[in-house]
Amino acid sequence: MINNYQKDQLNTSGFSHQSNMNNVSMSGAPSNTNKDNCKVVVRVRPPLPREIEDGRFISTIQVSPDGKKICIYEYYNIELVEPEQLQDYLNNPNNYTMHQFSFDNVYDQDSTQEEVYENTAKQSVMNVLQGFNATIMAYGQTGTGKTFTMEGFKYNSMDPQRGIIPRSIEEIFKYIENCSNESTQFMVRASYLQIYNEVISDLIRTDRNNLLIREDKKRGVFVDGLSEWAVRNPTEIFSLIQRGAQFRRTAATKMNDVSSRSHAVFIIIVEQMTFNGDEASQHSKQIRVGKLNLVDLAGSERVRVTGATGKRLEECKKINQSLSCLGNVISALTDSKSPKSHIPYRDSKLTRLLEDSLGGNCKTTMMAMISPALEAFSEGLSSLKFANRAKNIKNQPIVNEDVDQRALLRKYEIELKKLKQELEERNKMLIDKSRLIQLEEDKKRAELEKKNAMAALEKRSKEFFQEREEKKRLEEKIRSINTQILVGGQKIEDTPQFRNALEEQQRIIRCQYEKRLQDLEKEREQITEDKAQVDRYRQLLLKQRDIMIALTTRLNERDETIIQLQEELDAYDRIHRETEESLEYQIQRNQQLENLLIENDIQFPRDDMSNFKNGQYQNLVLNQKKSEEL
Ligand SMILES: Nc1ncnc2c1ncn2[C@@H]1O[C@H](COP(=O)(O)OP(=O)(O)OP(=O)(O)O)[C@@H](O)[C@H]1O
Repeated sequence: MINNYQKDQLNTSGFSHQSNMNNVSMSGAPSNTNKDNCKVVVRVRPPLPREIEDGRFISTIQVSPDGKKICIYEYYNIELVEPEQLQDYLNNPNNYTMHQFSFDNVYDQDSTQEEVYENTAKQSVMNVLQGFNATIMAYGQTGTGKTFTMEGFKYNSMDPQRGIIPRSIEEIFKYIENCSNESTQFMVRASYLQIYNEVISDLIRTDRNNLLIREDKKRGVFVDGLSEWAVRNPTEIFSLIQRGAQFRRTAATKMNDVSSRSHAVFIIIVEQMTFNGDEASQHSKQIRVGKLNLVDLAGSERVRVTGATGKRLEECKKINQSLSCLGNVISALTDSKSPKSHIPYRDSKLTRLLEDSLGGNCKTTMMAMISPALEAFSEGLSSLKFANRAKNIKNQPIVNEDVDQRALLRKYEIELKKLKQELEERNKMLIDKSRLIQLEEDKKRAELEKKNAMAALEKRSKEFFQEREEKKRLEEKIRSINTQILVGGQKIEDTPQFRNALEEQQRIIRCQYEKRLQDLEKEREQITEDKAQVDRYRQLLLKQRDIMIALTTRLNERDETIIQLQEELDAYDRIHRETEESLEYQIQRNQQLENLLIENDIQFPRDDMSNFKNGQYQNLVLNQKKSEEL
């Protein structure tokens, strides 16, 4: 019988196999109930040049034409078959067992990055834009294409090989750009971390190492101290990824030239705030916060195959250990007999970090990567079994509405309002200050004017006295001349003409003199009035200056109070952090105690373990020792 899936058969070297349905081991279809919340897909990578170069490549994988089923062939003793008998061997159904699995999608070796994104990852991105948490996780043996699928080669929007991460970012910003609702605001933040040898590090702020995972009722599980970067366009976010990728642990191994030695998680948080009508009211704003975790796990390895030694061996052990913890969590979650309270999330940093994605508030997509090569059969089968189990994970995703007002967008809005108010106040003060300077200048000008007026008055008075003296001198001179002139035998001063002329002359001079006096008096009054005005003005300025000084003092006092409050807040944060660390330590210690009790076969009430104090434990151990001695 010709294999059902012959169309998709991976047959690079010309060897092919026929299927015998009697040999098929079947695994169930994905459960419909949980369909949208937990999706599982498989991607088969094409054979690599090193796998086909000797011309003996044999594929163990077949994908059904509808892209929903995958078969993996288990050949018996194929390594003993001579090359010339290989085709006959493959055609004989008695030589193999076919393991068949079905998933939400199975991508064969010809699938493109675009197909994988459009049919699988895009939905997660859309969920995030609706306010859900979503995780896309690439799992599989080393060198099966996890990094290729998640990242691709370049972050260039024209490169068809770009993977899920760049495409998701482009999708998010495209959505924001096309959002026609003008009353919706967005904020996009990104973080990038790695777990290497069970140590969590920030891949962007590389000075932040050994970060702790914390949990809080409102935020769920989060990495304390992980930097978050507000980004405004894909270019900004790509430069963050490129920066982080430089610091990700990679190494050349026998199986992969650039093998990721750490689990990497790229996190994108999208907050959107929509105003409904009345902009002033907080209640009229709807805030949604979606979080996308893009997880590129380190690949599992068989030390025997990869030949790892030294540092690589240590890394390999840690990678395998954390992946086995992931397997345990999935087993516990999908085992109907296992109680939900005993899911071993805390056994590794990876499972603790992904707690929400595994059975919590998240829409999760698990992508299992498979190599078609014969040498990778057992890892391929175990990845498919792992993926098959993951189909039964039950998540409970909810739209994250910002009911407790934690969203950064809302915080920024409030902060912005406060800053605007403060700016206004400061502006007002600046205006007051410039008014003060203006007043000072006015005062100076008034004082100068007063000084000028006084000088003018003095000058006028001097002129007045000089003129009076001059007039006296002139009268005296006239009199002396008159005494010497005689008219018709009479002294001229005794003639009536002279007297008339003299009187007329005296009248004119008197008039001029009186007018001059009046003018001077007016000028004097004006100057006195100006002086009084300047004095009043000066008093007013002094008062205003005092008010400004008092205001500045109050402002300085307020600044000091703010600094003091900030210090108190910092101290409170420090204490809070220390308390949480000590709690974490206590929990670990309790766990150790519990293990010790189990090892010593001591019965204890499990629910009380959290209350189990050091003293009580030591008493128990002492009692145990005593009873052993007896
Ligand atoms: N679908 C694919 N098409 C073309 N090449 C691929 C595909 N998948 C993987 N490759 C190639 O296979 C090699 C290994 O891929 P990749 O580094 O992504 O594997 P990995 O699973 O991330 O490995 P590790 O766990 O060691 O980091 C790379 O050279 C990659 O380009």
